Amino acid sequence: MRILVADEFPKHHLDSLRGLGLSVDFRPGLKGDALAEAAKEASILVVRSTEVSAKVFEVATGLSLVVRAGAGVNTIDVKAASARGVFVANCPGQNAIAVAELTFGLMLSVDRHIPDNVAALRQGVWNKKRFSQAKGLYGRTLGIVGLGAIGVAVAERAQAFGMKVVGYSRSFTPERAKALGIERAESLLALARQCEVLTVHVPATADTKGLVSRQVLAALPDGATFINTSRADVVDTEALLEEARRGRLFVATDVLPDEPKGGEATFQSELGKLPHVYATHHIGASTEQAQDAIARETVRIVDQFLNEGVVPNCVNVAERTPARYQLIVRHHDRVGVLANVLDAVRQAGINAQEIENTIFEGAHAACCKIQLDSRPPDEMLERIRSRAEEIIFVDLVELRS
Ligand SMILES: NC(=O)c1ccc[n+]([C@@H]2O[C@H](COP(=O)([O-])OP(=O)(O)OC[C@H]3O[C@@H](n4cnc5c(N)ncnc54)[C@H](O)[C@@H]3O)[C@@H](O)[C@H]2O)c1
Ligand SMILES: O=C(O)CC[C@@H](O)C(=O)O
Repeated sequence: MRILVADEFPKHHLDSLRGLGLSVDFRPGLKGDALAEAAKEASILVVRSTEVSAKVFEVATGLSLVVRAGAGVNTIDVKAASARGVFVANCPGQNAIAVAELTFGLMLSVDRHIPDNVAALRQGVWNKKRFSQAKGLYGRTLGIVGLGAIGVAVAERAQAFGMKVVGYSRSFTPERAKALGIERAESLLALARQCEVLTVHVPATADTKGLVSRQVLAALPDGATFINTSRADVVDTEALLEEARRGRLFVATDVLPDEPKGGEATFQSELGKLPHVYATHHIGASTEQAQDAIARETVRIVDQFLNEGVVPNCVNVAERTPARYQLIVRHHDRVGVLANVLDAVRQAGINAQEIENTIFEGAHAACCKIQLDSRPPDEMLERIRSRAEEIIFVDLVELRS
């Protein structure tokens, strides 16, 4: 079986993939049509930020699994993968510490103007007067949007810095806030109004597009810092550009609109050039530690897929199928028994959704659970029961809606 690794990946973990018996096609930098073409030969595809478009799923019909060697899956056309029955998995949490560390690097850089400080000295300028204007982080209020793996890692570090931490996140309960030792804001606007630094850690989804809106940015106090290490899309980019141009806010961002997907490119960023903006090259996950953890998780996913038939961290399996009923058939473990059961289901004109067949010790008997999208007629159940030499017991349960 062939695996295509289309981005940088630590060498010794490529060896681990080979150790699983895979033929490894390591081609970092593949993009667009070339990626689709190369994927035709592969059963498994591993990518970092490389875009996996619908075209890849259209032409690479042998593809069974795409692993996003990272957290955000917005670079993969997950809908197209689902339409073709291709599993998509990611590596959640594995690069959270690296992103939290960069968030603090950016926060300290803004407070102490470290990049400008360094640049001035490189140009032969000594300006202790200008660069002595810092507020310090201790006792300041940090607002965190999105309390998942990264948001929590940022909160822990902020507490060590003696900051007051307030969070806003989906399904963020008072109990969870208490357990984390932070305050909970009722709304994003309420959060923005009270914080001197606002940092965002949500995924790019239809729900989060423009979540940090013009109104939210306007609610930040004058001189506040806004940090984005998640995705450019989660912020109203026009409003952010306007605020940064006016110099009312200081912006630190690791993600930029239309940023290049690969390693090296010519790229002009309007936002990145402004004096009140420190922008980095989407390097949040780029530490050896994080890449090692991500690669290890990728190998684990591939291993489980190959050897146990399960896909850890799968992001595109239906949470709920249209199934309304479950047919339970305990049967003798013999050739053709399941085919006969499924034939009865087919004759009843019913669509089988998920099927699970469990074999009992000794391999004499098995229990098959078949989820059905509508209630089968009694005759169908009778038809299955009537094969007494094959069937032990048949039952039908209605699934909770
Ligand atoms: N800069 C980088 O290199 C880098 C690296 C890793 C991750 N990221 C980005 O950071 C994102 C977050 O990563 P994570 O590992 O913390 O993910 P996560 O899934 O652990 O956490 C995301 C959090 O956002 C919350 N959330 C989702 N939708 C929301 C909404 N509409 N309103 C409020 N809260 C919402 C979720 O409840 C969850 O708590 C990733 O999806 C990715 O886009 C960037
Ligand atoms: O792989 C990278 O460099 C970026 C990954 C990051 O954006 C993620 O979502 O995990």
